[in-house]
Amino acid sequence: MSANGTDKKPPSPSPLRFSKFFQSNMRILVTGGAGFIGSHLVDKLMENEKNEVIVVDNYFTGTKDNLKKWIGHPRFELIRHDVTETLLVEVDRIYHLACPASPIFYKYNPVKTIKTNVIGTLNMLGLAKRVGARILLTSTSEVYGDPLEHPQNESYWGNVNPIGVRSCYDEGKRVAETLMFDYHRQHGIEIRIARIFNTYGPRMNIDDGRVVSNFIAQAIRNEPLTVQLPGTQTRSFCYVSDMVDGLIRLMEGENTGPINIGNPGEFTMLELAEAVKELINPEVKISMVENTPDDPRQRKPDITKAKELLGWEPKVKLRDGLPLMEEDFRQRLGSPSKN
Ligand SMILES: NC(=O)c1ccc[n+]([C@@H]2O[C@H](COP(=O)([O-])OP(=O)(O)OC[C@H]3O[C@@H](n4cnc5c(N)ncnc54)[C@H](O)[C@@H]3O)[C@@H](O)[C@H]2O)c1
Ligand SMILES: O=c1ccn([C@@H]2O[C@H](COP(=O)(O)OP(=O)(O)O[C@H]3OC[C@@H](O)[C@H](O)[C@H]3O)[C@@H](O)[C@H]2O)c(=O)[nH]1
Repeated sequence: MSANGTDKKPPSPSPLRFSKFFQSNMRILVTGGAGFIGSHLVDKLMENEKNEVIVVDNYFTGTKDNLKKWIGHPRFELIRHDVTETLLVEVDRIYHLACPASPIFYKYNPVKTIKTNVIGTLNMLGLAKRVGARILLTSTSEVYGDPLEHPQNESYWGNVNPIGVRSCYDEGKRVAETLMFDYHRQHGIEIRIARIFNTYGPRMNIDDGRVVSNFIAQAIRNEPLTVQLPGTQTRSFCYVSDMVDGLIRLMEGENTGPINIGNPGEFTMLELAEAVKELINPEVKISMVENTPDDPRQRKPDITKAKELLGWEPKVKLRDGLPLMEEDFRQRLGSPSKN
């Protein structure tokens, strides 16, 4: 009788492990990898020849176009899959990004947004447990809701409306964080939680609805920049290359988080509109429009933890990042470059 109480021998590792063909590559799953941040993360991970990357995405807000340079690459696989269904793949790392991020998309089918955050995260944690992978969740500054502390540090518990139109996303992410810590405490899963603050850059959906992509598309089309009232609400915008750098440092570091990853440079929406006007189209008009319910009035990360624990801080200032996004938007909008 064997130690596990049966006559059966425990399963032995695949013979490939001991063969001369074995490669000690890191196999990395990126859920939501066809989206904005996910596809930039994939680009960075693929630069390392020791990495194999598997993307799963249901293409709700992402597109294969974002990954076209990797399709057919021997270290890359793309799977159409919805994370609310179970998934079996042998991986060492899981970057769990799958979730619509723009308010217009996450409010479009709120029940599905909750399922993605709760069932999707449960499924990815189940996978991490089964294969012994380390898992990183891309949580959000929205867990702080309409914050009463400013700037927000990770010990702040937030001010979130549990029954509002944004709750499917912000409460969904809060439950996802809870699940991460419960799997960590109960099953010893290695977890990492990033609280991402507003991120912008090339490949954002043109009609994404988020403020930076809206203003840049409007400026290029010479349509009024729609500043939602009162215009004095603030956000802090992080360029996507800085974000990807922070996520990889968090994954490969020793701290579970949660850790804020964002750029502390804080702007009112009117200031953002003025910057886009100046940098992209000085002729464009600014128009004040109605806001949506529960819009947070202020948001700015305290990034002390990221600096100390990850040695990370953002490098790209807003005024340098906006022009980096313009050319990509001009190409996709078929609007000739200024140069
Ligand atoms: N961009 C930001 O400012 C920001 C801020 C905070 C947190 N985040 C988080 O970062 C992650 C990526 O955000 P993004 O800006 O790249 O958004 P995005 O919408 O461009 O990407 C999300 C991706 O997830 C996919 N997806 C959605 N639901 C899915 C499901 N059920 N199954 C499989 N795939 C699914 C989408 O098709 C898309 O490719 C999200 O988890 C988001 O909550 C983003
Ligand atoms: O056209 C617009 C769009 C938005 N806005 C304003 O710009 C601010 C930012 O709005 P966005 O829709 O870009 O993003 P929000 O900050 O509300 O939410 C974001 O927060 C962090 C992430 O989790 C998500 O990417 C997203 O939910 C809001 O105050 C909004 O009222 C405008 O003034 N004009």
